[in-house]
Amino acid sequence: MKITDIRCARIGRSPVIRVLTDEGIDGFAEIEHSKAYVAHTLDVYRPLLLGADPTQVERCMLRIRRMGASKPWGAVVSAIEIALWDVAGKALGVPVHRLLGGKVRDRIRVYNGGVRTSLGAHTPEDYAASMAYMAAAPENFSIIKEGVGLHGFMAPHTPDFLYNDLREGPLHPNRGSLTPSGISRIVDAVAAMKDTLGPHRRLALDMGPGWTVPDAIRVLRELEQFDIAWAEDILTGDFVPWNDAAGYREITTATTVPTHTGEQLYLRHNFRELIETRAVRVIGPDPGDVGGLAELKWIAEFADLYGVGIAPHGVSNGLLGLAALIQVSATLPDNLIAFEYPLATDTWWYDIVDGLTEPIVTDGYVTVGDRPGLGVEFDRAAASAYLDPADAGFFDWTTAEE
Ligand SMILES: O=C([O-])C(=O)C[C@H](O)[C@@H](O)C(=O)[O-]
Repeated sequence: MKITDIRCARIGRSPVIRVLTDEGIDGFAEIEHSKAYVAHTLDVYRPLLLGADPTQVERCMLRIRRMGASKPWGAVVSAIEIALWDVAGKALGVPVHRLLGGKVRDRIRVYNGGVRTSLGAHTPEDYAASMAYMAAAPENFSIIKEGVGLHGFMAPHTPDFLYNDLREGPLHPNRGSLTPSGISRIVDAVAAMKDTLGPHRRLALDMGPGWTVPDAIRVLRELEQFDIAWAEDILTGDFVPWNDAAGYREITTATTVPTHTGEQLYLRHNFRELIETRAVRVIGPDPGDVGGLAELKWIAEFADLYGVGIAPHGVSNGLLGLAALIQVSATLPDNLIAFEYPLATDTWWYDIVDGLTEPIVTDGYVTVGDRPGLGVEFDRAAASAYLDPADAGFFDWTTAEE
């Protein structure tokens, strides 16, 4: 089998990669809707893969893996890897989890990062109301994540939050030392959320990036009473293209609140110090940014050797991203906690993708299916209606070779 073309199209807001082959089999993967601009880099990778055998996934990746980088510049390489697994699974008539070593679980716990409502003025009461909304969601999530501190918009809604003046956008623009009023707002919001959630659901906190180590230690010690699932991306994370392993380790050893990072990291090499020094208790690679499914699995196995947990990121990965997370998470070792449940960008996405269960989440778990490839297929006629007009021929079979 040979790759005859690799294309990218916008379906609604989400960029979708399609790998075409000479045997009438194609594979798909989705890129975070919030970074659609990276799709323009596809031309860097495409010529390197034309003519290659897509079922030899690693051999293909050896040609392009070196040309990715920290979030968001690993996204196209990662999406190509995922689409290659989709082709390989369909060609062999097996689900991708079989190719990654086989599933070790039939259902996977997911955590909520995407089912949300407005936080209004970001008062503790608003955080509590938002938590009540998420806890009432039909998915019945057992772990719910909320942004506090320098993640999201708590800072601009709280007078005198940082000693520095606040900067505006793009996402997560601020860093520096917290004032006493900033610290109180965080602790009060967490107390209000935990009060609403009760003892049986756990609260995970997305907190940064941008904190100082002493502030993190002080605040996490105050939060120990609330049984926090993890404190994420405190120092670095999101779109910060490096990782402060030594800083995380100082925090990790000073508190019982589990620390968590890694969604922005590309490749196993960038997890090495974090894992070998046990700098965080939990890592959160995103298959759509880390280099794909095999890369994530390798990192999970390595983390397991060191007693480090894994809770993969994925909130903006869309339904194909959800399918990819199910395939890889089915095969991960027992250090898996849960993966972040991706929602479709627009509700019509649920009508153009076949193969997901209905409902998708039951009692906080998704089910691992056995359909070939990623286990999902486009209803191509229905999906074509949502193609960007510039990408009208996306589902056609004309190829680069013709
Ligand atoms: O952990 C998360 O869900 C996030 O940090 C959400 C953010 O929107 C993140 O995906 C980002 O900044 O791209």
